[in-house]
Amino acid sequence: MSFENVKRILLFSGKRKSGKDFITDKLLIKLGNDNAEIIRISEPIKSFWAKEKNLDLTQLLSDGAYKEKYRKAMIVWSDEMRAKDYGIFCREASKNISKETVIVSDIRRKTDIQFFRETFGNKIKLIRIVCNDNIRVKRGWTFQEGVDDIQSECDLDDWNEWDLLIENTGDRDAHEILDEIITKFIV
Ligand SMILES: Nc1ncnc2c1ncn2[C@@H]1O[C@H](COP(=O)(O)OP(=O)(O)OP(=O)(O)O)[C@@H](O)[C@H]1O
Repeated sequence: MSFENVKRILLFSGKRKSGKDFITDKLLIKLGNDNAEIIRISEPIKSFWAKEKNLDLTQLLSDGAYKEKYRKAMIVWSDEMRAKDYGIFCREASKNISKETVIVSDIRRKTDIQFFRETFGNKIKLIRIVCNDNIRVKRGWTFQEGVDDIQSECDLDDWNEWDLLIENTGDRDAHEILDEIITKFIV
């Protein structure tokens, strides 16, 4: 696979309900499907899991109770797979990328960054979405043992080499946030 057309890969990270999907979905709309695409590292995990357990993939991919029900089990299983090959899901998720701007909406681990850096070098840009816990609770987050206190949620908490930090508390207009991303990385 050749990735010649790909000019930049925007890697988004953030705690649960910080707004990763909210921001990246809007960014894709603004950039347009001809110029950009979203990939999710969780997608190949969910596809495999849905097939293996005979579950509805669409519900697993959407935001809601179904996803939450299987989240813990998927984390445990995917960690076992990653222990053998840290890039397994990143590689699968990115194998068909072709647009100028690729948006990865869910990086969670230092090894995710390692994979993209080793594969795409300085095309990668690292973006962390931050949001306080009160707002996350208002968006439906509740602390869950075995989900919020483990590597998949915390591994990037001490990462400090972000190219851009975004406060997404809801006080800021989403267009302002998108403009900041576009000005910094795209125009
Ligand atoms: N700036 C914002 N203004 C209004 N609503 C927002 C904003 N950011 C996020 N939300 C809402 O908060 C909820 C959680 O956001 P989102 O699903 O994007 O979080 P996430 O980081 O992708 O979470 P998860 O890791 O659980 O998938 C959604 O209902 C979303 O619409």
